[in-house]
Amino acid sequence: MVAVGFHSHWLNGIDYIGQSGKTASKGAKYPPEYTGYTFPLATSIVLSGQYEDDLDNCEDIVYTGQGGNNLLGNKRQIQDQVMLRGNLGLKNCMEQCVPVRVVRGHQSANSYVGKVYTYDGLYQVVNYWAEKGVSGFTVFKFRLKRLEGQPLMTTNQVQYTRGRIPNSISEIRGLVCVDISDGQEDIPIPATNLVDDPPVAPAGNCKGTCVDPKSCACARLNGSDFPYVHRDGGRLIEPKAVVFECGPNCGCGPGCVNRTSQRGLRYRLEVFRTPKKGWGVRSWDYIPSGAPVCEYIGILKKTDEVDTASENSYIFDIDCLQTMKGLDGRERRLGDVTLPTYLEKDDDKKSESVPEFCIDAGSTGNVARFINHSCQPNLFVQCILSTHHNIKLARVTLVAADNIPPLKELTYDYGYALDSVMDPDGKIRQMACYCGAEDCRKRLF
Ligand SMILES: C[S@@+](CC[C@H](N)C(=O)[O-])C[C@H]1O[C@@H](n2cnc3c(N)ncnc32)[C@H](O)[C@@H]1O
Repeated sequence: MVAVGFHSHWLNGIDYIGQSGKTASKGAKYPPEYTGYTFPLATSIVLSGQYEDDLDNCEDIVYTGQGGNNLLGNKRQIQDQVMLRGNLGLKNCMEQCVPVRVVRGHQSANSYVGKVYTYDGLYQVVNYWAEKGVSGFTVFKFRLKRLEGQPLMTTNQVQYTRGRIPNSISEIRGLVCVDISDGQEDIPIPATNLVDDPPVAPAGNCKGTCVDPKSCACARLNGSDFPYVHRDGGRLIEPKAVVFECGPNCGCGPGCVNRTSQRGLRYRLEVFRTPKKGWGVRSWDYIPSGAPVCEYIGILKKTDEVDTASENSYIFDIDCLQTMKGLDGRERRLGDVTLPTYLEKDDDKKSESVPEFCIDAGSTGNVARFINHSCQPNLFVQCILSTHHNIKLARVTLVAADNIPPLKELTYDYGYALDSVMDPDGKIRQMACYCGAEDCRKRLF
């Protein structure tokens, strides 16, 4: 600032012109525009946090006059200030309505002096007074107000133009993403954000663990929020038409909240024999509402290729699309989910009315295959997309619909419409329900 003539003192925060008590008169050494002004006149002040009593609210400043501090940089006053030089200059500016330039110092690790300075416009001194400062010495206070009609201040967040290209990733300031192409381009494309607080990454694949739904493309598909809360190891906030979780194309790790259903079993489950329903499943642990209990695992098959002649009671139809659209008597799930565009097309009504794929846990499966039906279930079926966005091939996870005490049988609603199951010869099959619920409809199908 000294070099460019913006502020001609190395140490003083107030720059001023003219000698004390002098008034410029025509023909004197002052330029004609100063005629009639009493000197000194302050020309600029630098706010650098040097004084312990400074207050700065950007548009309004309470600035401590100069003098009386120990110049050691520790901001301590050691004697009274006097109304001379810069202090008098500010007072004269107030009395003669002369605006003052304001320069602010900002801490900056990137500057070799540890600070950068910005010019923040013209301010008017509107008031001044003397008071005892924090250290007990008299200090002058000057209240300055930023003049109207000037460009908005942009230096709350100082932005730097660097004269050289960073040598390495670690030198890039405000780095929010090392490579937005996620390795798909030969040359990585880093993203930086020095504006937002906290800084967000551009939309795209997720990095680290997703903490901000705005910067997680998968969370945005869920209606711009994570479907889970962290509590109890991750709980689904509410049943959704479909949950979009982070997957293999995201850069986030297994700890990401938006991978809650992918963490495997968390409760000690037991397969136990029931009196009338064959095997059933219960938990030794308390399961909180919204906790994913287990995924329905088996062999993925086309529904029309399943052998209906064989008695296979471990087929799970992937009917997420039907549930989402409320087709075939299925109760439609609410939720502001962004449907993949192909689901909006209405040209494939037939394939929409019957689930195209199913999970066959008859020969290969996990504990989910032993979970029985109930007309008053304590689990619900949640469709989840993570590795792709084909709803017809969604993963199926069973989630706690309620707080489930230990040793209570785990059940979900199989969702059969009555008289919907037929033998290969077209005869309607029926199965009695022994769920024992108060409002049991007495038939599974
Ligand atoms: C997916 S399996 C469940 C595990 C089965 N209980 C077992 O022993 O392997 C579905 C079969 O369990 C039986 N089941 C499930 N829920 C039932 C219920 N509420 N009432 C009667 N039987 C039921 C039926 O035989 C049904 O076909």
